[in-house]
Amino acid sequence: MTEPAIRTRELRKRYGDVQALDGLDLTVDRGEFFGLLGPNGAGKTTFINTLVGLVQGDSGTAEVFGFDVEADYREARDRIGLAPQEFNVDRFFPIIEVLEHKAGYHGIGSTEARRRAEEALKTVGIWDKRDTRFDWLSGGMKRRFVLARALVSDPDLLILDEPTAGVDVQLRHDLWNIINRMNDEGTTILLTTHYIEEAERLCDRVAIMDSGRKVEVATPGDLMSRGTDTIDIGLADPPRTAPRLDVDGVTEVAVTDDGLSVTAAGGSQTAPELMRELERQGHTVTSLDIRRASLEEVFVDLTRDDREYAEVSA
Ligand SMILES: Nc1ncnc2c1ncn2[C@@H]1O[C@H](COP(=O)(O)OP(=O)(O)OP(=O)(O)O)[C@@H](O)[C@H]1O
Repeated sequence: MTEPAIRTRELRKRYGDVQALDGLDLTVDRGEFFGLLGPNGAGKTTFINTLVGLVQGDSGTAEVFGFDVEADYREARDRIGLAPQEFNVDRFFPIIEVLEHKAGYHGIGSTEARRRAEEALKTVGIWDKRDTRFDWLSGGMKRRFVLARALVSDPDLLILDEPTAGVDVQLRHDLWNIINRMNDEGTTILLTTHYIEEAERLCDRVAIMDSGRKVEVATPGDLMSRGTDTIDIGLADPPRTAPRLDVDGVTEVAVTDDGLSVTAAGGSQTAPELMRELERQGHTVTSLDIRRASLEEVFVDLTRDDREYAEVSA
């Protein structure tokens, strides 16, 4: 089978006045670590809920490894492990039993379910809490448990809806390591996050969503190269007014205490030409520092227009 892990076509979902999904076309390849970014209300959770059958789209199609999420619900659902944003865990049983039930729900026999439950708890580092009820776990352990529950069915597609929201730095790194290991072993990952750094570090590609639509899909590096970089240039004898710099990509030149601050698209390509131009004009360059656009800046740029429109029209 060569179908992608996820493929949606023209997926739409409306809640009253809100078009939560507005013709979403998205393909996630097998084995990818794919990030889904978007401001609050962009439709990320609605999209995920459509994939796992919690929400029925109004029109369009969604497939998981070639299985239609509605017509082939069972086949599609059994391939997905979901760690949702909200905890919806059975609170009355020891957590190891909750995992065994979950494996059983996916058609796994009791001996194998026990083995999987043990393995999942060890993987996320809460084996010693196996006989504890969910309510008695700390906030961080709850996050670990929700990941264990997603892993217990040994999914081909792991969906993580803001897995590190509100956790401390140590746990965030632990969770990243676990997820990365799953991905190295071949599991496709779909991750939503508001921590742009998380997407930058982990994801092969990211989709930026806004108002139920895909705004962009690219590698984090590609997206960052579309932003404007800042080049701080030290000059031996800083000028009082900004010189005219006729160099491709330069959008702004400002005078600083030590020299100039130049804003340019593709800073690292622009810098050599910029230095030549300054030296041609008689300046001596003493230092040069390029600050690349962050994914966060590009994200804000790509989603800002709609925000402003939404605010004006609200
Ligand atoms: N069950 C529902 N009933 C009514 N409106 C809903 C429902 N679920 C989602 N919405 C609306 O659909 C839109 C998309 O919501 P969704 O939760 O998918 O966004 P999101 O991108 O996951 O946001 P966040 O980053 O805040 O989690 C929002 O305007 C939301 O209020």
